Formats: sequence, C-alpha cells, structure tokens
Amino acid sequence: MHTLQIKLLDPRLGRDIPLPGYATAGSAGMDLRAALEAPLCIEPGATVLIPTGFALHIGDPGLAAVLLPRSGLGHKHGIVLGNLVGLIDSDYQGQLFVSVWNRGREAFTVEVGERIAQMVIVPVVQAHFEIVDEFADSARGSGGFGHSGRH
Ligand SMILES: O=c1ccn([C@H]2C[C@H](O)[C@@H](COP(=O)(O)OP(=O)(O)OP(=O)(O)O)O2)c(=O)[nH]1
Repeated sequence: MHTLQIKLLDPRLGRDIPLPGYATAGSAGMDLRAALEAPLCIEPGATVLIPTGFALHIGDPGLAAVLLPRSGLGHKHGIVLGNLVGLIDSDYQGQLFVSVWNRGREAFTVEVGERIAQMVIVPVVQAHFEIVDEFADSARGSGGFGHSGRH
C-alpha cells in the first residue's frame, strides 16, 4: 500500500463529501466524488469539467493515476469521460478534475458528492530511445495489423 499526499481544497471534503477511497478490500479503483456547489445537469452530448475538491501529488515517477468511468454510470446512463481516460502525471500538483461526457440520449444530473469516476494508481516505466540501423533480434519482422494470420 502506497501513501500519496493530497491537499484538501474544498472544506467539505472528509466531512460532507467523503474522501476518495476503495469501496472494498479488493477494489482496484478509488471512487472520485463531484465537489460541486449544486447539482449539475449534463445535457445529452455535453461535456463538463467537474472538480474533485482535492489536489494530488504522486511524486514518484514510477507511479501514475488513471481516471476511468464507473461501469454502471457508463452502461446505464452513458456517463463516461470526455477524454475517455484521464492520465495524472506524477509531477502534477494541481486539483484533480474529471471531464464528464454525457454520450447518452437523456440529460443526467450529477448530485453534489456523487461518485462520478474511479482512479487507479498504476506503475509506470519510463524509457528513452536508442537509434539503431538494425534491431538486435529481427525474428518477427515488421508485419503488423493482421499479419500474424488472425484478423
Ligand atoms: O482527466 C484528467 C486528466 C488530467 N488531469 C490533470 C493531471 C495531469 O497531469 C494534467 C495534464 O494532463 P495531460 O498531460 O493529459 O494534459 P494535456 O492536454 O496533455 O496538457 P498539458 O500536459 O499541457 O497540461 O492534468 C486531470 O486533472 N484530469
């Protein structure tokens, strides 16, 4: 279990609006809640930026956070993320925002404190490029997009 530093920017966090956390011991994602002043109606096709009320500094370049939709909201109501997936860099220190897109056909109202997305902490490997003329192992070759015989 890693410890990450957060700053509470909205005084309601940890009181009226629970802090992000894992719903069960086996949950991969922490639910993120909407730190809205009032319920917000998202019209079909619209995208809104919703504050979470806290800033996160991951710090360790070997980690990142990925924001994903909640399955139920996405499947039943068409509420997904405007950027499809949010990526939080380890050196980001600002407030976390969730871009929420109503891809459904009906308006959807986000309530104050509602769980709108989930955040997964993931390991990251950084790489740099070495420019070569030939790859050391050229066994597979450059065929792609269906060249392995399965379409
Ligand atoms: O759903 C998201 C995605 C990103 N971020 C924050 C954290 C991330 O580290 C920063 C920059 O995100 P990204 O690199 O994806 O944005 P960009 O469009 O490439 O812009 P820039 O890096 O120039 O800010 O914005 C969020 O709060 N929510």
